[in-house]
Amino acid sequence: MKLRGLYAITDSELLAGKFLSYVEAALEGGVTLLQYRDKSNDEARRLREAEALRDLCERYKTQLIINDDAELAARLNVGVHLGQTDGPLSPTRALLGSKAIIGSTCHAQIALAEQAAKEGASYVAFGRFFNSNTKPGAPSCSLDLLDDAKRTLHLPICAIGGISLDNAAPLVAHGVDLLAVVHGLFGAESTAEVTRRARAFNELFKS
Ligand SMILES: Cc1ncc(COP(=O)(O)OP(=O)(O)O)c(N)n1
Ligand SMILES: Cc1ncsc1CCOP(=O)(O)O
Ligand SMILES: [Mg+2]
Repeated sequence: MKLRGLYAITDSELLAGKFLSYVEAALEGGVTLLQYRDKSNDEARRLREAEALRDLCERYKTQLIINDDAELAARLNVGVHLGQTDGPLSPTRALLGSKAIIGSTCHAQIALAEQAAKEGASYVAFGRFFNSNTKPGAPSCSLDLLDDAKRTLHLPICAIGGISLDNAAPLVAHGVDLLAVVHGLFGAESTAEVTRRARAFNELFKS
């Protein structure tokens, strides 16, 4: 499966009261990967929501990725995204199997991406590229790094952090395969606008 296009990421606060309707609206517009990102410790709710997303993703033929939690990913038989402090990659690859999608946060460091590639990552994520409402403190990353990354790495490259329809085109022009977006997608006023934005993000990959 080609990892290219929109990578929608959920946010529990932003999506409170409209979680599934907004996610479905995004899937309607086209989503390559959907990440369930919930930083709470409410295990029961996390399981319930992740299961609901898995069912929705199956209907739309979208791949579900769980943020941080390889155990939950294994339980649901879906992919996982791991940051630098979320546990080691190689044992996670062994746990989830060779076909699972495993992503790795590499901030602004090619060396971290090379290491992740060696340990079996399916894609590497760089960012944040712009100011982020969701994670303002994430280390910043410049467009120049993408040119180095394209030269050096042979894995799909994901960009994250403050991405919107107004600033995403240069990222794609610099070779980004996946645009990971929270606020620029789910910050919309209506489900119709979420679908429109998802479609517009996908259009960026067609030119
Ligand atoms: C696609 C993607 N890229 C980066 C991150 C950030 O992961 P991490 O550094 O572990 O931070 P948290 O998201 O866990 O706060 C991500 N989740 N997804
Ligand atoms: C999880 C994460 N990691 C780096 S920036 C970020 C947040 C992305 O959210 P937004 O698209 O709203 O900036
Ligand atoms: Mg994490």
